[in-house]
Amino acid sequence: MQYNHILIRYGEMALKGKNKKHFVGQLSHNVKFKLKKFPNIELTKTHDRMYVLLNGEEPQPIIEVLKDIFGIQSMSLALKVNSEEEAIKEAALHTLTDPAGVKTFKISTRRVDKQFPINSQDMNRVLGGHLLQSTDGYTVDVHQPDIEISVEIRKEGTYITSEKIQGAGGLPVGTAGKSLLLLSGGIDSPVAGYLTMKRGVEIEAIHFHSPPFTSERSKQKVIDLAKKLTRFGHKVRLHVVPFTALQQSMFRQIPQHYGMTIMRRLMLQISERVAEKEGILSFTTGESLGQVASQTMESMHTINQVTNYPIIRPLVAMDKLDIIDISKKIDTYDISIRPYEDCCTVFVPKQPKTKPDKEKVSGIEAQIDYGEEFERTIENIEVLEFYDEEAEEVNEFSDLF
Ligand SMILES: Nc1ncnc2c1ncn2[C@@H]1O[C@H](COP(=O)(O)OP(=O)(O)OP(=O)(O)O)[C@@H](O)[C@H]1O
Repeated sequence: MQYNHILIRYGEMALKGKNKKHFVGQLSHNVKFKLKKFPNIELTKTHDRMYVLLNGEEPQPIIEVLKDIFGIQSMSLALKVNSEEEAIKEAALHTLTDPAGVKTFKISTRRVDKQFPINSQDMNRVLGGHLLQSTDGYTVDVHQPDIEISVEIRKEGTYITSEKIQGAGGLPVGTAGKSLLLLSGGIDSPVAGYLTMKRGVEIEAIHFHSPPFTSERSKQKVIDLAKKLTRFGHKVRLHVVPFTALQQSMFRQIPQHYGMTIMRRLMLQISERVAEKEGILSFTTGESLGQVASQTMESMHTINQVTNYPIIRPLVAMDKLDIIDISKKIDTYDISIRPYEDCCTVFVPKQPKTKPDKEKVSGIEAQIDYGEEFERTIENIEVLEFYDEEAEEVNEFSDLF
């Protein structure tokens, strides 16, 4: 007997009342997209489970892909047999004798099909007795078993599973709108993007690039980070803003120590224009309280003032070491530590204001004349689009503006 299915459990989305149909639909869409490279499989869904019929495909590579899909709480290899007592007994025996090092077991039956003649409790006893009779050296332990054999009796068949494999948790990407991720080349913003996606949010990214002060390699770093994030979502579009001329114009016209604050405000103003055009309703940043001058409470307050868009800051209360752990787990750390400069660091003054006064900042900004540079910058935003790691890449200049 061989495992012929992977059973997928939804977890927290199961609680989402009326929206559930929408959540399950989106999850099924995301699973289908990610499993496209396994042509033989078939996918079916119910309100609380999804089943991948393997049709001869190796299960392990499929499980590895499923582990990255938000909305999946756990999964298990499953045997599907006819809902008949003898067939279920045989399959349960198979799951017990398969893994090494197992001495104790527990059977948990869930009789979804109430037409099935034996109730869940009795079925636990029937199956437990059968396994004890047919094997040597196993005992039942209902409190701390080495293996829990789950039996789900449904009309269309019975699924027997043993080991539970942990899924990514969270909510399916695409169920909670879209956010524009301010993506630098650093460690934090890709992690912020990942955590936002985990709450079901689709991500587009925006990066401010200042050639020749920031190199092609620093842009490549951001492209590589955006591509990494496609692992957790359908696709990621990256808006690359040619920021140099606008930054230079700004720095010529303001007191240096306000540069960091006003530059950040400018970044949000440009981001807002992109968000408006793309129908995006929020921003996400990798800011965390107190890490650097721009991230004091006063600074955040003053920078925030230029936009009414909500700013999602998933890292705001996290420790750096925890952020680094996540960046290693999602495979962005090695890219983020490549030693290339960011537009914010090449232009930033040595002693930025850590408590910028918002009235003063607005006053200085009112005096700046960018000429046509602001609109020109927006017109020249480059849009790159990435689908998963190995999928196609479209590279074009934005015709949105
Ligand atoms: N060049 C850039 N393009 C787009 N967003 C940026 C850029 N530089 C900074 N940001 C945004 O501002 C946030 C704060 O940046 P800052 O450099 O102050 O802090 P950080 O903790 O080093 O962040 P990171 O590790 O993400 O670079 C970043 O997390 C990112 O969201």
